[in-house]
Amino acid sequence: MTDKLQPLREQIDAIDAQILELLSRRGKVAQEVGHVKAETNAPVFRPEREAQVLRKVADNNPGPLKDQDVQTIFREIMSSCRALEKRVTVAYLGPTGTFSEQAVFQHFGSAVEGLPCVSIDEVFRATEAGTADYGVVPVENSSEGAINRTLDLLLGTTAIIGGEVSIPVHHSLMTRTGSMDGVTVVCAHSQALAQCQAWLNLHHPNIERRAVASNAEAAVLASQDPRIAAIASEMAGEQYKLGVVQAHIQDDPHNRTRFAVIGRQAAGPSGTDRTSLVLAVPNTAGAVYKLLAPLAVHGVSMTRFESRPARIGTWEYYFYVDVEGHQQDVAVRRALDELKANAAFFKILGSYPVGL
Ligand SMILES: O=C(O)C(=O)C[C@]1(C(=O)O)C=C[C@@H](O)C=C1
Repeated sequence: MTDKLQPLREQIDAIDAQILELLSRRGKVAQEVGHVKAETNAPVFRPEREAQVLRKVADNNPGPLKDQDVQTIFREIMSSCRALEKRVTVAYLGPTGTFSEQAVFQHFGSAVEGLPCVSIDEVFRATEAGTADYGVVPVENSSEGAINRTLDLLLGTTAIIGGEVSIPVHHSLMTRTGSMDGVTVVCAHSQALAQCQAWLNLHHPNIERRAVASNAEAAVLASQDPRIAAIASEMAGEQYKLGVVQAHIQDDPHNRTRFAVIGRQAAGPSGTDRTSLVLAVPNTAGAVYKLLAPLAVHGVSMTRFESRPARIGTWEYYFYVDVEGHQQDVAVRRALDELKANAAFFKILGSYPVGL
């Protein structure tokens, strides 16, 4: 076997040397880009450029590596090159080990500074104030729907949505010992408890369910008390040294959460973009229908429509609308101008590359 392996490994060594040489050259060019940007105080992170690079990599991928895998590699390459220009700080709903943290790495790669925050409100504050360059906040879950706190905060924030990232959300039931002996309480974030309710009803109908601030906090509690089980990601379980009682207990095996990336700079057009906005109309018959008509007129597709009761003031509902395209695209621009003219409230939350 060694006889056959040896020449193949020599080939791999020679290829690795070339990869390393190319990575080094790429890093040096990124440093030059960094100097050019520094002269004009331009932002280091360019989501539209990164999205284009990742799409091109998938389009040109000759195989045998999977598109998704080469994209992961290139995301890391860009993350490291970006860090040579500046290591960006990204706020997220902590503590470490949450799905929000996973979303941060999925979007920015691992060469970033994570800033765990105690609440979604805090993520917005850190981003607005500049304590963090960007924030990652959950927007919707495929089983449970909208994350209302995020929608409410988007209404009043000065931050702009500059990206989206969607990750699979798999929950595991975990304890210190890996067994349910002596366990009296299951702790998790309320969303996670809701996403696992059918499974819990079937397997542990009599154990108390307690909502806590995050799944990672549940993991911390379980690591300190053998009577507590946590529902959290296996990543959080590993971090807090928990044993898995049962993996993948979420009721929907395809459960996903979509996050928005917020920041202080707008993303430019990448070619495949989405625009998020919030609207309100006076409460009259057919008002919503009339309001949205310009989208159809200009051939702009709506990909999401969500309503939230207005908690203060004159209007009954705010409508959170996502449309295909960038606000700089002519058709989108025209449709939005007409929407704005007819709306009692109108705010563009941001245009950004469609997530991979
Ligand atoms: O093209 C740029 O503006 C770069 O800074 C280079 C680069 C890259 O490594 O490809 C790095 C960071 C940006 O977010 C986009 C791309």
